[in-house]
Amino acid sequence: MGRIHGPIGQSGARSACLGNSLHPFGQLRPVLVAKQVRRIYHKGKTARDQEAPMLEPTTLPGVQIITPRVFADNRGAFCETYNADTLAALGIDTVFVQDNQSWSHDAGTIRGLHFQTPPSAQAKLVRVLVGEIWDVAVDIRAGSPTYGQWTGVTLSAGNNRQLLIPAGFLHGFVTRVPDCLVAYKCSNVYAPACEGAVRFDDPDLAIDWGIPAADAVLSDKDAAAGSFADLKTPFTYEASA
Ligand SMILES: Cc1cn([C@H]2C[C@H](O)[C@@H](COP(=O)(O)OP(=O)(O)O[C@H]3O[C@@H](C)C(=O)[C@@H](O)[C@H]3O)O2)c(=O)[nH]c1=O
Repeated sequence: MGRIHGPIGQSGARSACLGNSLHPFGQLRPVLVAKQVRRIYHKGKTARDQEAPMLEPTTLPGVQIITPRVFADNRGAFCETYNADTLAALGIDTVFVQDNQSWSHDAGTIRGLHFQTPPSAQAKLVRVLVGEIWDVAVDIRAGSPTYGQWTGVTLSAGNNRQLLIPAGFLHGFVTRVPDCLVAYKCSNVYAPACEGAVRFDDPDLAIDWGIPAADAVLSDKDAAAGSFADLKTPFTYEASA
């Protein structure tokens, strides 16, 4: 697979970073991070003049965008990235039990499309701490009116958006810039025996990743993932009353 190297993804910077065992999540370039943060919280104004957390639908019912309220002041800004009561008030009562974080050094890195089978199926709440990703969910609930359909949302350190992906969906993302730090909560703990995957460039799914498939930076596992046609989904759609 080809690699895309941005100014930060060059091999010199990367090896310096990987050689530093105190910083396994890498060279996050304080100046660049500071620039991103300032863009969000410019002069005491938030990117959105928003009084309350916001919930937005996507083209896949159940997959939702959550944008927390941001409080900006002369020091910088504050926001609650997760509050169970706030989400419950928005109708989201998912219990999260594991927090994950991944760092991808190159733009064009694709992680996915992944899921865990029951009884370890996972809902996920995804956000970006540094950088920008195109976050993708695919409905794999048998009998769903949107079975096999995908939705994509830009999540960035700049837009504060979080994507809620229920169990019963594949999840994956592509990094749009070098050095992306992604954090997500999961409603079930990691269970390697329950891991499943579908290849990111499956022709039946036809997901627009914004890059040529040949340029994607993949794990060996994702490069060998099976087709959507061969997926025996363990999920069934249950229409809400
Ligand atoms: C997902 C996961 C991986 N690992 C280990 C296994 C492996 O040695 C190493 C890297 O794992 P992976 O290659 O699966 O990492 P990655 O490709 O980033 O997998 C993740 O992709 C995104 C899109 C998701 O939705 C996640 O649920 C997860 O599947 O980390 C854990 O210890 N706990 C975990 O929860």
